[in-house]
Amino acid sequence: MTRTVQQLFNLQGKTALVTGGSRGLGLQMAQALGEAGARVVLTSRKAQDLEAAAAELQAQGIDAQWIAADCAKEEDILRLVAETVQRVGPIDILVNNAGASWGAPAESHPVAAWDKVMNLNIRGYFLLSQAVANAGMLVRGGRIINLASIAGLGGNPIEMKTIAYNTSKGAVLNFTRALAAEWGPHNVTVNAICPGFFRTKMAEVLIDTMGEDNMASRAPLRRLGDDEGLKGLTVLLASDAGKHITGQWVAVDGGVSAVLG
Ligand SMILES: NC(=O)c1ccc[n+]([C@@H]2O[C@H](COP(=O)([O-])OP(=O)(O)OC[C@H]3O[C@@H](n4cnc5c(N)ncnc54)[C@H](O)[C@@H]3O)[C@@H](O)[C@H]2O)c1
Ligand SMILES: O=C(O)[C@H](O)[C@@H](O)[C@H](O)[C@H](O)CO
Repeated sequence: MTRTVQQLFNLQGKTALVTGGSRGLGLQMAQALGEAGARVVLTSRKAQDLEAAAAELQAQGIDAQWIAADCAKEEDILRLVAETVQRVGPIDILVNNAGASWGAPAESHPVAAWDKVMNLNIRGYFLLSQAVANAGMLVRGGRIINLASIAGLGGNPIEMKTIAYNTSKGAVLNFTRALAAEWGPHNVTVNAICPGFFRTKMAEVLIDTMGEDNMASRAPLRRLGDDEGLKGLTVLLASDAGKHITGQWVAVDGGVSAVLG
């Protein structure tokens, strides 16, 4: 008997680790995974923010825990993964989401800021994926979802100078394909989500500089992303409903990346 759609999307019994899960898109995705039945572990640097975010999910009946870690630091990543496995068991779903941006013209972009962005946005995704693979995912199978961006498909609007950010997000896209190729035989799927413009702490500078109506008008759907926008795709890619999808990039951007201007 084939499973029903409801069964395929069900994440009961699965454990998801969501980096940058204390707010913004990470929290939205953690909520979606939790609503589909997964146990979620949130991580970011600040314990206080994590505690509040986990409490918000717990109030909804979601099994949510948190562990503070800096996803730019290898020792923190190794501790985070070991502690997650020890506390809640093997990790079935990894959402690589913690990210940062920096605004400066390419010709004067500080190298320290370049390193900071690249360390978190791509080196961190690599180290986390590696740690989770070595903690059992290559044996049990699993799901990796990488937060890229439409900013990985081209430059940002020319008023916004974010060369390291755009470079890091481009790297996330091919990292996704290459890892999907390597780990497919282990029944691990690896996919990337390319969000468009969502009003979060990170994107508010861009949205306020460019003007919210202006940003919305760039999208064929004439709106920014909202706090439901990533939920469906996240659960699809994390569940058996998406078991045959790997190495793919999906833009959730109201159509921004479908038009040239
Ligand atoms: N908001 C958008 O419009 C948009 C668009 C495209 C892509 N994205 C991507 O989505 C992801 C989430 O961004 P967001 O918009 O929710 O931003 P946000 O600033 O609201 O959230 C970023 C999260 O990452 C965490 N974080 C930052 N540095 C960290 C570190 N060193 N270690 C651990 N955690 C750290 C923060 O605490 C927070 O939880 C990022 O990868 C971002 O590039 C966002
Ligand atoms: O589309 C995105 O990925 C985001 O909106 C980013 O572009 C950031 O908000 C920008 O880098 C601000 O510094």
